[in-house]
Amino acid sequence: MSTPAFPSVPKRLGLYPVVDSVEWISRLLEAGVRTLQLRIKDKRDEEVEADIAAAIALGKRYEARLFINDYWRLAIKHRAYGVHLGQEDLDVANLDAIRDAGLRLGLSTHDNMEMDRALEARPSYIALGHVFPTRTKQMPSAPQGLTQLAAHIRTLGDYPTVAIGGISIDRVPAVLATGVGSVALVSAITQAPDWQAATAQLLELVGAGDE
Ligand SMILES: Cc1ncc(COP(=O)(O)OP(=O)(O)O)c(N)n1
Ligand SMILES: Cc1ncsc1CCOP(=O)(O)O
Ligand SMILES: [Mg+2]
Repeated sequence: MSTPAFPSVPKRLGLYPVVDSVEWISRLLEAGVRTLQLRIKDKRDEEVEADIAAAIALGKRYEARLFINDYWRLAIKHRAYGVHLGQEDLDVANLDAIRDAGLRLGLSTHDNMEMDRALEARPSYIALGHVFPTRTKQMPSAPQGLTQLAAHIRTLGDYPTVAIGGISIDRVPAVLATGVGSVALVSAITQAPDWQAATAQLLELVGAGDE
């Protein structure tokens, strides 16, 4: 029998900030963001559970698409909209449990091989990165660049896609020109001199995603 698919998401998830606190989640929801991710790294479940639960509750209040990075058990427990996982997580996470609980799944990919592996899981979206050099996360591979990104988007056809890595406001138009459905970013918002102005500009450029 073939692998069942994860629940679908809109093809265009729009602007997709990835942030590390409930405070950021709250600010961005209030600013009109409708797709976002809580990405807290390397803590024990007990240390992050309260924040994850609070972020999920906020996401529901705003009817937003909140993905929880890494902590898939807590995401299931608190009924998140979705989970984002990396390739290494595929070896250990219980994808059946995530799917059976009705959560959406986003998977990271960096090349053709990882895309093939990710597609086997039939996730809700495929993330492609890193597009440009980034200071936010140490990457073992080279940036894929716009040409490679565009080729991957073409291969994926109608699959919902997300681009991530080193995407500044100036680079957004070129990233969107590849046909990608969503632009994920960290520092372009969290390190901006004026995050509200940056978020407003990004929402104008990328949109908040389809319903
Ligand atoms: C939208 C999106 N794309 C890629 C990533 C990276 O996820 P992962 O490979 O699991 O690495 P960490 O974020 O856990 O360091 C992401 N978080 N979001
Ligand atoms: C989490 C993650 N995964 C691939 S690149 C990246 C960091 C993106 O951060 P920035 O938008 O600041 O380059
Ligand atoms: Mg991860």
